[in-house]
Amino acid sequence: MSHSAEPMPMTARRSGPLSGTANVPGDKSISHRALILGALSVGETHITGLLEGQDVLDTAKAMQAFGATVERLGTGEWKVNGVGVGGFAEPEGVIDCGNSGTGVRLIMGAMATTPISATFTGDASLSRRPMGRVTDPLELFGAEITAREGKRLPVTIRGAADPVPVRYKTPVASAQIKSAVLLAGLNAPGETVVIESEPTRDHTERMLAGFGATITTEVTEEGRVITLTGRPELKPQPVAVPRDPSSAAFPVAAALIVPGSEIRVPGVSRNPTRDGLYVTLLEMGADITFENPREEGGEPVADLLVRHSALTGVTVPAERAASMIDEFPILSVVACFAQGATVMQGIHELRVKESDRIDAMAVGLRANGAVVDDTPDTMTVHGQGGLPGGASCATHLDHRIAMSFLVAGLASDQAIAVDDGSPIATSFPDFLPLMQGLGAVLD
Ligand SMILES: O=C(O)C1=C[C@@H](OP(=O)(O)O)[C@@H](O)[C@H](O)C1
Ligand SMILES: C=C(OP(=O)(O)O)C(=O)O
Repeated sequence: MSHSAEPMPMTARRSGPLSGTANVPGDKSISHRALILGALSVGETHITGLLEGQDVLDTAKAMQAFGATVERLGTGEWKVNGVGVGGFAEPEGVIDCGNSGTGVRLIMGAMATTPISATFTGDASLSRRPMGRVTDPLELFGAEITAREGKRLPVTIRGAADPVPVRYKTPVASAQIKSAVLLAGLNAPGETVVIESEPTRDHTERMLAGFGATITTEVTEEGRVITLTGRPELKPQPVAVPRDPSSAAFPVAAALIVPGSEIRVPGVSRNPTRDGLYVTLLEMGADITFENPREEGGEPVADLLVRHSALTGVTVPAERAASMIDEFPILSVVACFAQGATVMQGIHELRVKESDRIDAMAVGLRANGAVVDDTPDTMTVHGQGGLPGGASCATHLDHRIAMSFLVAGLASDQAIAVDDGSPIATSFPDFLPLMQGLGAVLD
């Protein structure tokens, strides 16, 4: 669904100590993949803990449009009756992926080797984002693709009738490119190979293996070489979606910067390919304990205990960027409350997310009294152990920008407002009540 809601201004004010338990929603990346692999399996996939954010709901609708039966059984509990690899039907209407880069790029991959046509659109934010990074490799399989100028949405794909397998080295570290190629490879004969020089989130590989595909990952001099054998019969699996470390980042950051806070965030995924923010926060001196480590639904998870902390700025090396790619906006907020410079390196990909996240954060933080430098590929926040606040920030249809500034306002001297909090519903629909439940002064 394209973003059509009225802008929703929101304001965060300096709050007393945060306390209690933050039950953050299910992981967005895993939720998309559970629906897509469920739709490509023969039989019924049962999903619990699914994120019911707009991005994922748009993927559920798309899977129905391609012929799968998708049904909501209760909160976070869904079942998908799939059509099998190569079984997608041609959708009647346009596939509107709303705000979701993951949704549109993975679904394009999943249909590109089936002889059907589909047209993809999205909201104003998604329509600005580059799609050539996915359509280029999909053409190598034999798909015919037309796009708007600059390889932007709308994109129309005529899937390959006679697909050939592909060996593809991703030009940027991107799990969405990797996943699109692997999903296309499912319906190509022989072996499809993706090579990535930097490791990115590996949920697609884990879940494909769980659904019975033959997939291997080898670490070589070139990087990670992932090999998928095409045309498997995917077998439905129960999927228990762990809680999203990218969503957990917001209450965790709030507890770290609001004096006197102590909160718990149970059942958060600790997949090493998603763990960069937590590694960084510990280096900064954050008081975070990872309790009860265990495995749930094929992913490592733990319960987080987080206390307000005195923090010091650090340098985040470029090679860590992929493992915390969505967490730089909230890290830049935490960095304002640390002493000294936090330098974020190798983060050019932030410029092509839902917004230019380097620019959105630098502009909004400066308006609120922070000292921030940015280059095409880096951002440096000169932490002063606090933030004056007092300004309103533009969110540019970007959920993570909205939540980051609202968290900042819970600990800044003056209130911080955002022009539009409605995009938060794409990934964290219960953000407002959850944060209010911890004691955040937010409306
Ligand atoms: O594969 C995924 O689920 C995602 C991959 C990342 O994007 P890129 O692949 O563009 O880095 C990330 O930013 C996005 O939120 C989710
Ligand atoms: C970049 C993000 O998502 P997507 O690419 O799926 O729009 C995100 O959730 O921060």
